Amino acid sequence: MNLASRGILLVLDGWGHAPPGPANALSRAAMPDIDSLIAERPSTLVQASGEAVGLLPGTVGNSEIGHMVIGAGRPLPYDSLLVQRQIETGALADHPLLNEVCAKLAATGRALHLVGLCSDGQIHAHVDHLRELLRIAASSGVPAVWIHAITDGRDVGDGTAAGYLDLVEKFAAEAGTGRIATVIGRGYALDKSGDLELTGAAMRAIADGVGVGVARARDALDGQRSDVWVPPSVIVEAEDTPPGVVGQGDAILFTNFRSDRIQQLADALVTHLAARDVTVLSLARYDTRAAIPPLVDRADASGGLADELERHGLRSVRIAEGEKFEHVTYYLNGRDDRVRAVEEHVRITGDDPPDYRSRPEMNLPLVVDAVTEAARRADVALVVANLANIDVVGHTGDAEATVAAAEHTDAAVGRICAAAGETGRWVLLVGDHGNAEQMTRPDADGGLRPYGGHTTNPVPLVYVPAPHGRSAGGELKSEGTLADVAPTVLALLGHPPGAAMTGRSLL
Ligand SMILES: O=C(O)[C@@H](CO)OP(=O)(O)O
Ligand SMILES: [Mn+2]
Ligand SMILES: [Mn+2]
Repeated sequence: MNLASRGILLVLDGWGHAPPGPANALSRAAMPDIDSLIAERPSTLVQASGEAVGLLPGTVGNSEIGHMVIGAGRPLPYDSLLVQRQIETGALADHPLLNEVCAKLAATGRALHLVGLCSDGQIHAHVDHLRELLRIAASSGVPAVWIHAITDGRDVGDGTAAGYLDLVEKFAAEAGTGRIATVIGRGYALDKSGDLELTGAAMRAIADGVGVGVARARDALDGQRSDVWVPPSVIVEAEDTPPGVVGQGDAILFTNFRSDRIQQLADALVTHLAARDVTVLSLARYDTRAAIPPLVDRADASGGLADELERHGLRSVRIAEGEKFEHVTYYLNGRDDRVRAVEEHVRITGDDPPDYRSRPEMNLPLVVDAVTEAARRADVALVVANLANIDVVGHTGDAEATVAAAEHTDAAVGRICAAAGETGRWVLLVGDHGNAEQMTRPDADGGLRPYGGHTTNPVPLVYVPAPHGRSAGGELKSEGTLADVAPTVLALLGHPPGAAMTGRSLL
C-alpha cells in the first residue's frame, strides 16, 4: 500500500456546529489547532441527526447511531424508528409474543412491570412508547401494571423529571391502568461502568421494593441534587410492604430501545429473579448476557467499513476511553462483537473521576499516546479513535468545564496531526452528533437553562491530507451526512465504497 494512503479517523464525540455565541462552548474555547485546520484544510459540515442517519425527523443524534452510520456508510433505521413504525402500523399491539404474555398475566392474575427511562429525549427511550404499552396492557386485560420510572435529566434538561412523572401518571389514567411503583435516577439504573452497587440499588427497588420510601412519585424528587441522581425510591401507600414488587409469575418489559445503558440492570434483574418465574421482555434487542426476547428487532448493519477493511486485508486499530470504547469497536462494526484478525481494539483505562467536571481532560493524554503509537506502525492502515471529552463533559451541562474539555481536545488534535505528519498519514476529523456547541435551552418561562444534551446540529468533517499524499481540491463536497464518512475513508485508502454503502466519498 502506498504509504501516503494510510490514515487516522478521529471522531470528536459531541462536536457539533452552531454559530458562535455565549451558549456555544466550542466557540468560547480557545481552539487554535482546530481553527487553523478548518481555515486551511478542506472541510465541510455533514448531517448527523434525524432522517439523514436513520432517526425520526428532527431527532437529535447519538453516539450509537452516529458510530453505526459512520461505519455502515449508509443510514440505518434505528431501533427508535423501528419501534415507532410498529406502533403506527399497529404491529406492536398485534405482537404475538406481547399478546401471549399479556394473555397469560390476565389468566393468572399476575402483574406487568414496565421499566424504562421516562422522558422524550429519544436517545435511550421515549415516554410515548410507554404510553402505547400501557394502552396495549389495558386492552389485553392485564390486571395490574407497575411502572418503574427512571428519571432522566441528561437527554432532556435537568429539573424536568417531575413533569415527566406527571405525564406518565396522565398516560396511566388515560389508559385506565398503570401505577408508578418506583422512581430511580438514571445515574443508578443506567450505570454502564460496571458499578454493581449503583445497579444493585436500582435492582432492589424494582424487584424487592427496597429503597427510600415515599408516599407519591413526585416526592422522590424532593431535595435531590439532580434528576440523574434521584436515589432509588419506592412508593409506599400504606404501612405495609410496597405494592409494586416483582412477584412470582409476573412479567417485566424493559421500555428503553437503546441497550447500552440498561443492559447492566437487565442482567442483574434476570439473575436476581431467577427463582421467581418471571417472564422478561425488552422493547428492542439488548446486548445482555441473558437472552431477552425483543419485541422489535434490529436492522441489519453488515457490509460496512469493518467488512471492507477485512476484505482488502487492511489492519485497523481502534482506540477510545471506556465511555466510548464500544462505539469505535462494536457500533462502528455494525453491532458485531467479533474482533476480526485485521483489527486491534485498545480500551484506554485510567482513573475515572465520579464527576467529569473536576477533570475535563479525562484520560486524553493516554488516548493520544495510543494513537501516536499506532500511527507509527507500518502495518496499520487505519487508526480509528474517539476523543470523548467534548461530549462526556458537555453532558454535565457545565459550560466552563466543557470549554476546558474542548481546549484539551484541541491540543490533542494538534498532537495527533503532528504525529500524522511525521508518519505520512492523512487525518479525517468528524463529530458523531452535536452537544457542546449548544449548552443552554429555553425554559417554559422564556429564560434559558443549562442544557447538557445532544443537538440536531450538523457536525464538522475536516480532511488533513498526508504530507505527500492525495489532496482534495479546496473543499469537501457539501450536503453530506455521516453515511459519507466510510466511503471517504475507503477512497483515501484507495478503494471504492462497499456494495452495501449508499454514501459517497466527499473528496
Ligand atoms: O451517555 C449516553 O448514554 C448518551 C446520552 O444519554 O450519550 P451518547 O449517545 O453520546 O452515548
Ligand atoms: Mn457521541
Ligand atoms: Mn453523549
